[in-house]
Amino acid sequence: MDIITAPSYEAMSEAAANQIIDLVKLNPHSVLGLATGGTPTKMYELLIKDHLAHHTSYKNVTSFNLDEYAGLKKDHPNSYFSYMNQTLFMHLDIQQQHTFIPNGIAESLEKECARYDQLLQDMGPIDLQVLGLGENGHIGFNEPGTSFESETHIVRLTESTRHANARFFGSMDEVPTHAVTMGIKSIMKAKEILLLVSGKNKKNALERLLDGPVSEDFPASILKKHPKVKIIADKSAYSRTNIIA
Ligand SMILES: N[C@@H]1[C@@H](O)[C@H](O)[C@@H](COP(=O)(O)O)O[C@@H]1O
Repeated sequence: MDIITAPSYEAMSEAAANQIIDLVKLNPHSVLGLATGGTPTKMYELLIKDHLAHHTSYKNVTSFNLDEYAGLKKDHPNSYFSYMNQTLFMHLDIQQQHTFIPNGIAESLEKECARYDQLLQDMGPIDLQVLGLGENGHIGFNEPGTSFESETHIVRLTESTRHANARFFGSMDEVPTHAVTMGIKSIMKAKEILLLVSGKNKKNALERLLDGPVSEDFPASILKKHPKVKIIADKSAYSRTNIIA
């Protein structure tokens, strides 16, 4: 794993956006794995800015999102479907039929998981997977204890994850209890992984990732086994090195 520290959230986002832009320019048919949450929002803003200024095109790009809440309609303001459309897709020339997000309101979530795995198999592998880091080490919605062999599956969210995400909802009661997420095995199939870590509340998780053992108790630790992982952390999340992005 390579780790780069950026002096600020903005600099971290810029380094991440540049990596995506370079990849898409090099291979206009790239398959991107995308994350939601607070961490990548600035990176998405910078992709839009670049698209408007320099016309980087996404019309042949395919994207797969990591996860979706179970039970939220697509047009619910807190669904990851809404997040992705508003934060990124509607501002780019990406084709909607090339953007994939698990359907959290499928009649059978089990069948939805199988469908998503099939799509990943048919259109993958993902060239670059962007990840955020949960305070408890989750990646996607793979909570502690998830098998490293997992593919897309339904998860019961931990109270700590629901609590961390409650800031996007009116109250804790509104935060869904379950989600559909790409599994650890699916994430590890990506050719390259970019993990973004921002803010002091991620400091402990990042230290545990770097110093701790590879264990299903801490899902992100599996990234140590991936051949091509870059971590970009801002200064508040990590201050050990002074390599600047
Ligand atoms: N399911 C999402 C993840 O995909 C995200 O990477 C992580 C960190 O979120 P944030 O960036 O808001 O801290 O937790 C959320 O629960």
